[in-house]
Amino acid sequence: MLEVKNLKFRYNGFEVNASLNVNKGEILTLLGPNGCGKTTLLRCIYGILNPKTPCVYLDGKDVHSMDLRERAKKMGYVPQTHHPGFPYTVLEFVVMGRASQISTFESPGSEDYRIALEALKLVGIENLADKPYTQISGGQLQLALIARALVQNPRAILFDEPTAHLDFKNQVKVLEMIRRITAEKKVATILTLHDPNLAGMYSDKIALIKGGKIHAVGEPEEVLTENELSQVYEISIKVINADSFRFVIPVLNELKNH
Ligand SMILES: Nc1ncnc2c1ncn2[C@@H]1O[C@H](COP(=O)(O)OP(=O)(O)OP(=O)(O)O)[C@@H](O)[C@H]1O
Repeated sequence: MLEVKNLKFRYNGFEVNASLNVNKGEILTLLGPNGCGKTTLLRCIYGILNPKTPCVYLDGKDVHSMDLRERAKKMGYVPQTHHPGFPYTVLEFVVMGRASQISTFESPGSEDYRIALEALKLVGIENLADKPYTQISGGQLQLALIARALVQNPRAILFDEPTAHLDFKNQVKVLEMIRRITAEKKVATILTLHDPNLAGMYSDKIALIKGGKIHAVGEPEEVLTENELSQVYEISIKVINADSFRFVIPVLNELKNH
């Protein structure tokens, strides 16, 4: 289990304050308006940003006290943006995710390349394996980043807006894939999303965030209510139940007056 206990982090004038937990095989989604602190929270959990006191535990072990190698073995992080530098091939880029699994002086071997190719197949871009990763689209890069996190074989993965840059079909494809990996590999998954409908479809739990704090947390049907969503997004919102889906839609008349 991944536990966040009383995490506190402060930028000038902005504070994140959160307690959360996610079990293995479960997806927890952080949902909330621009600037509410989702990325800051993910970065604090992974340790790119450092809260002052221990507050993130994986299977009871303080994540921030692990050395980089141990943390990379246990936890994957898929950032929102990545700026390619050297023109490695897509396959080489994904193989780099194996670094934590091989010894410092070793080069990746044929087994590492096999695992990387497998991950590329899983995300559906094996046809790009030999292409420089500086020459692929934003959406394809997103898929390569996900493949790179998968080859680490981590116990927990944090995805920052995994659907950014993706077309409608690929948004669903990637979320289906994340759901499958989470369930099959028993990973504790935290992701951030902007679309409450996708969050409702793919999350076991949702944390609604407002102003750096958890406004509500629970199963999608507990959290995706007109009342909670209207408070967090500060517009009127309608939730329509149809079959087993909940459709979250903004009330248009009110938007026209903004
Ligand atoms: N490096 C930084 N230095 C100071 N303040 C920052 C920094 N990065 C982010 N912030 C501030 O922290 C707050 C939270 O930002 P964060 O990026 O975590 O929000 P978010 O919910 O991920 O937003 P979005 O949905 O737009 O990606 C914002 O008010 C932002 O201006």
